Amino acid sequence: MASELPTTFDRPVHIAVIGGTGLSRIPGYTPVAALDLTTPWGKPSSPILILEHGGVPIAFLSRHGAHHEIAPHEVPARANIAALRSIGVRSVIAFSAVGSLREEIKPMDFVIPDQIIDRTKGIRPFTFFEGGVVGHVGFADPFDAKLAQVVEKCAAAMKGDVTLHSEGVVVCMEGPQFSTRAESNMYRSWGGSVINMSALPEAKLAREAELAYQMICMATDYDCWRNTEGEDVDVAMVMKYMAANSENAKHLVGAVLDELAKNDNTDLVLAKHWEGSAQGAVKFMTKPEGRNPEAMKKVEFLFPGFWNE
Ligand SMILES: CSC[C@H]1O[C@H](OP(=O)(O)O)[C@H](O)[C@@H]1O
Ligand SMILES: Nc1ncnc2[nH]cnc12
Repeated sequence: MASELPTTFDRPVHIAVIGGTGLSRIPGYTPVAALDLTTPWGKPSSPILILEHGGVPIAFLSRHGAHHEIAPHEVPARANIAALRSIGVRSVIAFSAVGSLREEIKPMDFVIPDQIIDRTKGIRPFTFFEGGVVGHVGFADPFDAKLAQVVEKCAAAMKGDVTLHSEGVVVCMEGPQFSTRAESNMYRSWGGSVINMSALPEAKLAREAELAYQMICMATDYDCWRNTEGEDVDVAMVMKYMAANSENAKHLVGAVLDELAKNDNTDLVLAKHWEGSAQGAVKFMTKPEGRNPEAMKKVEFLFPGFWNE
């Protein structure tokens, strides 16, 4: 379908939804354009679809590709975030299918995480600032508390016996294999609430790109810590719960987009509270004589006019 759509869109798009496993589209939304973009970090996972929600354009990007052909460690996260920023996106709602590490987080429940434990192995490119331009952004709170508040306010939009948990620690593992039972128990002892393979480096790159970024996790399994016959996570289990849950994802995202469209939230959507944070982190680190022009050009793609100000 993407190939029959216009490949340009003439208005800035400030809000993006990133869809993950089992959510390569949002049910009920018809794309009006499909943008095939290239960035200095390559092409994004899939064409960026533009959807309309109540007259507001929304970008939708399928993290694992249109047909789930990209493994978690292969997701071109830098291209994804840079491409979204280049079309005007400043706020990102990112969905993720997760394993639950807590009894009270039942499959089908949603979690708005506020912390991450990094268990990736350093094999994924994880920064925009390298190769002759150094930057260190703050990451103490890896998600956006203001966006999280908006999502929490929309809990009532969900149907059925599901809970929206308003906080949680997401353990981001490397994968693509699932965890061992010993690892699963260790993550529980560390205070992990849920586990996925996708929160990083996406959240780090969003912070470097000065975007407001909030992940919404949808529990699909209890990983393997419960040690119950037939209950260890597998792909069929994840897909079954995701199919059952995609309607709720649609209800929740619809309510969140309604809320973000309100005038009161204009500054939040434009991520004014993150504006300039990377500038401070980059500009004063590498002295002009040490900066690599190629690396500077890449930063310029993210932040046009960066070096002139
Ligand atoms: C198919 S289970 C593992 C897979 O599911 C999650 O994907 P996403 O976060 O994109 O929804 C998890 O992170 C793994 O990539
Ligand atoms: N148990 C699990 N571990 C890692 N990623 C997941 N995504 C969904 N369930 C998962």
